[in-house]
Amino acid sequence: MKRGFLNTGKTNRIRLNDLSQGHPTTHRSGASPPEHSDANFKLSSFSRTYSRSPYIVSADHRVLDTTSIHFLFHPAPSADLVFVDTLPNILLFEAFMSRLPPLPAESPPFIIRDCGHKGVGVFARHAIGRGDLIIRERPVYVSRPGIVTSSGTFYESALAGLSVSAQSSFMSMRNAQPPVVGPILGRIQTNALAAKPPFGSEVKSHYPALFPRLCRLNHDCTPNTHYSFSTETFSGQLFAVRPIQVGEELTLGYVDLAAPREIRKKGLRAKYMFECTCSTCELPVEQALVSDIRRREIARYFLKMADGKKIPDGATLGEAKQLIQYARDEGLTEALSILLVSALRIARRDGNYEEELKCVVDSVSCVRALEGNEAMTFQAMARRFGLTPGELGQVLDSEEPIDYGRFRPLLR
Ligand SMILES: C[S@@+](CC[C@H](N)C(=O)[O-])C[C@H]1O[C@@H](n2cnc3c(N)ncnc32)[C@H](O)[C@@H]1O
Repeated sequence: MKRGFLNTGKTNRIRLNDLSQGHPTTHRSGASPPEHSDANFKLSSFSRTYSRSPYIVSADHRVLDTTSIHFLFHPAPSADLVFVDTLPNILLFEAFMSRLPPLPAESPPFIIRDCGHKGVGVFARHAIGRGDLIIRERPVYVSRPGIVTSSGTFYESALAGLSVSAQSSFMSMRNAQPPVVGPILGRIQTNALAAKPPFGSEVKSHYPALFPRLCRLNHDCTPNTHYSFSTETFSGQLFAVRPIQVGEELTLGYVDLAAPREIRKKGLRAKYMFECTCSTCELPVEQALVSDIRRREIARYFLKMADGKKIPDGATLGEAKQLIQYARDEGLTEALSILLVSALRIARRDGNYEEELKCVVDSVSCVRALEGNEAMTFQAMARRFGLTPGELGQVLDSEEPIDYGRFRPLLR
């Protein structure tokens, strides 16, 4: 899952830039957040309380139409989440959030600790199995994509209605951006992961979202975890894509991992201000060249799959299988999953039943690594064979070669 979604949209750019022209005489005393008098951030003089329960504030009372930006602090009065969007979306979101039960308490299998030049990082407290759910967490900050403003007061208002602990949780996140970006936007740019809005919003791209713990994962070009966003629970979730040993650092991929090393490094330098020294980037020259060739070939295939094409023009099963091997060699689980689906379609097209069956089984196994035992296709397969998801996981993760024949009924 790629980070950083702030420069993708065009909406609200001009209107929000207006917000930097503050004007104290327009302040209304009712605009201060309830029960947060000791909060660090204050609402801007242009902000107005739209409603107290739910607690909604307009970012700029001078521009009030369906496209003007509002902040929803959820739940009222002591909010641990702020949602930044237009009023119609805010109202839909509030209705959705109010129906969601709280997430069950989890004792996470990791600790967050200092790890030198990277800042803090996340480390396994005990061994974690492939496909295990490591954490499920609600965001503290979610905003409509495309909001770009240099206004510090806009961002201060966006945090002002959060509880003091949520504000300090936000502010304890790393800011790797130059000082000119500002303390809040700097944290958003350094930490944003992708969230999907939980309703039929007209916005199609992902919403930037910040999570107090998920945002502590450092980058690796061959990451051992996968982040995804669950619309159903409105939470970010992290799964182990391979077994993780106690003490090992949990890592995520911040950039396109199918890109060659120099492109990945350039992207990380530009967006996240660090020099990647992960084990893939530090490979000896010859091995690094091999790695680059494999990733480039995968990227080339993905390019041909643009516009949702599962089978690129002229693709052969041999080519797809070669790339599947490259993805395995490179430890790229998300890419592997996409390639397996493409290969199974090619095998079906060619009437190659045996290969189709292998690809279906491998693809379901891969989906489980990315999305855990709750993945719908994995659950369906377990049901089909009268197994629990745990039992099916054991069959697929066993050291023994998979007996594909046993899954033959899948294709009938
Ligand atoms: C989302 S934060 C990750 C958590 C962060 N280390 C912290 O202390 O909160 C992203 C920032 O962490 C640092 N970082 C992440 N991965 C890194 C890596 N592989 N090497 C060096 N710094 C890294 C960079 O400063 C990056 O901008």
